[in-house]
Amino acid sequence: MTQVFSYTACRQVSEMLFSIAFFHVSEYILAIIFHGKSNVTLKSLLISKNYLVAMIFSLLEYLVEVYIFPGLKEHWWISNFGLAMVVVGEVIRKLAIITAGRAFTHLIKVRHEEHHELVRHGVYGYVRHPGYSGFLIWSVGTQIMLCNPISTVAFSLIVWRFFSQRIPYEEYFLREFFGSHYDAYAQQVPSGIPFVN
Ligand SMILES: C[S@@+](CC[C@H](N)C(=O)[O-])C[C@H]1O[C@@H](n2cnc3c(N)ncnc32)[C@H](O)[C@@H]1O
Repeated sequence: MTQVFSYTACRQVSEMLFSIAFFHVSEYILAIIFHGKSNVTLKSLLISKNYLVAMIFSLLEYLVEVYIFPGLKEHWWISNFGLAMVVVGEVIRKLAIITAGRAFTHLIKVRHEEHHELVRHGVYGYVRHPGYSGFLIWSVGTQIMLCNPISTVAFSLIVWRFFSQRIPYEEYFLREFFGSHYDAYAQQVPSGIPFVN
């Protein structure tokens, strides 16, 4: 049982809890800044049932492995690489939110609003979906940081699948809103999610 309360476990679990808390609280605060308090609900914390199940599963995987195979968690270069991914993913996602401003809504817009303009500058000049690239890097990074082999693979596949289905749906409406401007943008700039055109 001592392994569970070791320096390694305390540090890795603290990093994980801090990363999660920072991610969700900052999403909520930025939503209030760009959309106004009256337009933001607790849904902007982005905590869904599936997400909670995934995070609880990953913490259970961690606790089981740190108890049975404590050596697995001592690969600090892997854990620190995961921490770097968490920081890089968080920065990319927040740059996307700040760059898109009011255009960045947590729910996909299906009607064109007057103020909604196509954003192509800043991080959107490098990839079309920097918010999703950032989240993919962040979420997989949390599992590499915990040296969780099962959740690293599971998070990669599940988050990739989620965005590979969401992007065509989101872009269907972006093409309706911006027509040939969006087509030209999509031809010049990659999606930012591997194997998604
Ligand atoms: C959760 S945000 C994600 C934005 C983008 N997919 C990303 O990953 O950074 C979804 C909203 O952003 C809007 N959006 C996505 N790309 C956009 C762009 N290049 N310019 C303006 N609005 C965009 C969509 O209409 C949608 O309502």
